[in-house]
Amino acid sequence: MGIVKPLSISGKRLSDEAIVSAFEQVLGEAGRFAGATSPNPPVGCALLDSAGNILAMAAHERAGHAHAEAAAIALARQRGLTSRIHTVVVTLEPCNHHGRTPPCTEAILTTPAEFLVIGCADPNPHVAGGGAVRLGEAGLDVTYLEAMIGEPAGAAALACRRLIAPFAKKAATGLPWITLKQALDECGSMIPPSGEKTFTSAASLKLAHRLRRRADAILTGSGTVLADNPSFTVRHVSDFTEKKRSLAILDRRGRVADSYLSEARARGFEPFVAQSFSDALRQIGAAGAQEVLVEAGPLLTEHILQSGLWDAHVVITKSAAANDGDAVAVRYRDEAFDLLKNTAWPLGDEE
Ligand SMILES: NC(=O)C1=CN([C@@H]2O[C@H](COP(=O)(O)OP(=O)(O)OC[C@H]3O[C@@H](n4cnc5c(N)ncnc54)[C@H](OP(=O)(O)O)[C@@H]3O)[C@@H](O)[C@H]2O)C=CC1
Ligand SMILES: Nc1c(N[C@@H]2O[C@H](COP(=O)(O)O)[C@@H](O)[C@H]2O)[nH]c(=O)[nH]c1=O
Ligand SMILES: [Zn+2]
Repeated sequence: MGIVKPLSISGKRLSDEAIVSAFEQVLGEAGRFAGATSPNPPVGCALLDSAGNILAMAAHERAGHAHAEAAAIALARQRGLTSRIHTVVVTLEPCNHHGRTPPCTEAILTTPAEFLVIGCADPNPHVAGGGAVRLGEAGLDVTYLEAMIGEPAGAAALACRRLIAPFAKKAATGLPWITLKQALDECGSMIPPSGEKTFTSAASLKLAHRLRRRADAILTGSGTVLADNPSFTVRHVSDFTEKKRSLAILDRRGRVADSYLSEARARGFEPFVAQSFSDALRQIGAAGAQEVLVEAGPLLTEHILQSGLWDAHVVITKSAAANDGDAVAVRYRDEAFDLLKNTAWPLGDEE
């Protein structure tokens, strides 16, 4: 990816600290909508003045709604601050094509912005490179965050890539991002006490439901359905309105009753039975999903871990001491993302 030489810049670049701090805020804003924007990626944008103050900040909230750049520019306009826009900070390269909305490159060119800092290039093969080159040719000073020196800029660049990892995987392979969640008791068992479906703490259940919220599909096995009659709904945190998820059930022996499927439909799911994990993934991907949450019992969980076809593995272990919190461990297939596990677990912490 090239950095394009600006034609005529009159102002001075902001400090790296101001840029990274804007990225940290904008990543938080965009992360709130991870799971709501499918089939689009979550994106955040901030508009800064020449002193590094954020004039306006916005995220892409849903496919068909304004892109982050257009939304931030509209906000600055509403506040009467457009003339002070000096630097545009955006987690993903601005689009340069007419999709459901007009190109963000053109919206940026209606502002006096002289500098653009991009969190990561657009992995969509149809638009890659287009937005950065267009804005560079139009005279903006265009920088990629990963070209900036220093650990904080590197961490922010990685967080921008992590934010769109499900979108990038889907664009590259047609398959959704797979998060495998596993709850273990004090003895390392996944099996709940008799009469119960879950055994982890209230905080861990919130985490589990945040994982559900961002997923476009839930995948489970017949053993879990028969044992638990699970609802798989988002209840411990608020859900995105109008979001409909697929529910894939691996059930080669056909043990799951039709009544479970119709009850799942009544809860808002699009349920289906699959014969293999790869068939289920293909069907989920074809339905447009970017992210799948696996909530299965030990048999299927082990099969998926062995297959290597997972992207993030979340293990929640119940504490032996009554008042201690559960331990949460997250590992990624892409080891680079592991660096983020304690700093930017991209779930948002809102209820
Ligand atoms: N602690 C936790 O995080 C969770 C715990 N659980 C608990 O797990 C228990 C159920 O365990 P389990 O029976 O293992 O449940 P699973 O959800 O793993 O379902 C297993 C069934 O999935 C089907 N399946 C289809 N393809 C595969 C494959 N490639 N590999 C393995 N299975 C496949 C099999 O049925 P078939 O041969 O007919 O295809 C198999 O019997 C319950 O007690 C439940 O409460 C459940 C979910 C999460
Ligand atoms: N046992 C266990 C989990 N198990 C998963 O949650 C399902 C029940 O979901 P629901 O019917 O919506 O409450 C259950 O069938 C299994 O898939 N999850 C957790 O966060 N912690 C836990 O301790
Ligand atoms: Zn755009």
